[in-house]
Amino acid sequence: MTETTEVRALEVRGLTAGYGAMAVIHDVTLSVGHGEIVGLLGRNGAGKTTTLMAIAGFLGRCEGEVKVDDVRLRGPAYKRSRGQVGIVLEGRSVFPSLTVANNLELAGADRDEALELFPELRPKLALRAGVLSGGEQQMLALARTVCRHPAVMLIDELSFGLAPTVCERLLARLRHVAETTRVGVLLVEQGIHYAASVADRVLIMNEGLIRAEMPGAELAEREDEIERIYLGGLDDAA
Ligand SMILES: Nc1ncnc2c1ncn2[C@@H]1O[C@H](COP(=O)(O)OP(=O)(O)OP(=O)(O)O)[C@@H](O)[C@H]1O
Repeated sequence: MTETTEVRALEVRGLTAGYGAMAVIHDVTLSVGHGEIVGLLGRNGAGKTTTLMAIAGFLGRCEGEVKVDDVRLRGPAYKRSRGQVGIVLEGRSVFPSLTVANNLELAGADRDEALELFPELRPKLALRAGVLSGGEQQMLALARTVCRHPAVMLIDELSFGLAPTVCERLLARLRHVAETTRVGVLLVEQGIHYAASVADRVLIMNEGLIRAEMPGAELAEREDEIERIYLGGLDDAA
C-alpha cells in the first residue's frame, strides 16, 4: 500500500493559510505517497477544509510549499485542478441536470476506465446525475476526478450525509481506486471509524495544527488519546 520511493505524490511543508489577514492553519507539514490514503481528522473548525483549500490553491494568501510529484505548485486552483491535483469537495461535485455520461464527458474522463473502476455507474449512464442516490453521486464525483489521472486527490467528507453501509462501500471503492491507479489521497473525514477502515495513516488536527500522526490501524485503540486532542489545546501537541 504505502510506497517507499523518495518522490511523494504530495508534499506540503510549512503551510500557513487562512482568510483575509487571519491565519487558520499554521505550519502544516504532511506528505502522501502514491497509492496511499492519508486521513485528516479533527473536530469541527479544526482547519481540515482550509488545509485542502490551501493545498488546492483556493486561498490567496498562503505561506509554505506544496509539491506534487516533486514539482512545486504555484498559482490559483483552476490551474492546479486541471493538472496533477484532483479535488472532490463536500457535498456532490457533479452537475445534477446532466446525465452521468455527460458528467464524465465534461470532466474529460475516459468512460471505459470510469466504468471499470465504478461498475455501479454503468446502468445509470443515461440518467440525470441529480436523480442518483447520494452514494452514487459521490462515486460519480470520484470517477470524474480520478479518470483525469491526477497524482493526488484531495477529498472533503466523502461520507457526508450518507448511510453507514453506503459509506463503507464507497470507502472500499476508494481503497480499490488508490491501489489500482496509485493516486495519493488526502481524505478529510469526521468519522474516526470510517478513517480507520480506509486510511493507511491519519493526521489529527486541532486549532490549525497537526497534533498527531498514527497508522490508521491504531485509531480504534487510541481513541481516548484522539478525543483528548480533539478537546484539548496546545498541551496535546504531538
Ligand atoms: N471563508 C471563510 N472566511 C473566514 N473564516 C473561515 C472561512 N471558512 C472557514 N473559516 C474559519 O476557519 C476555521 C477552520 O474552518 P475549516 O472549515 O477549515 O474547519 P474544518 O476542520 O474543516 O471543520 P468542519 O469539520 O466543521 O468542516 C473555522 O474557525 C472557520 O470558521
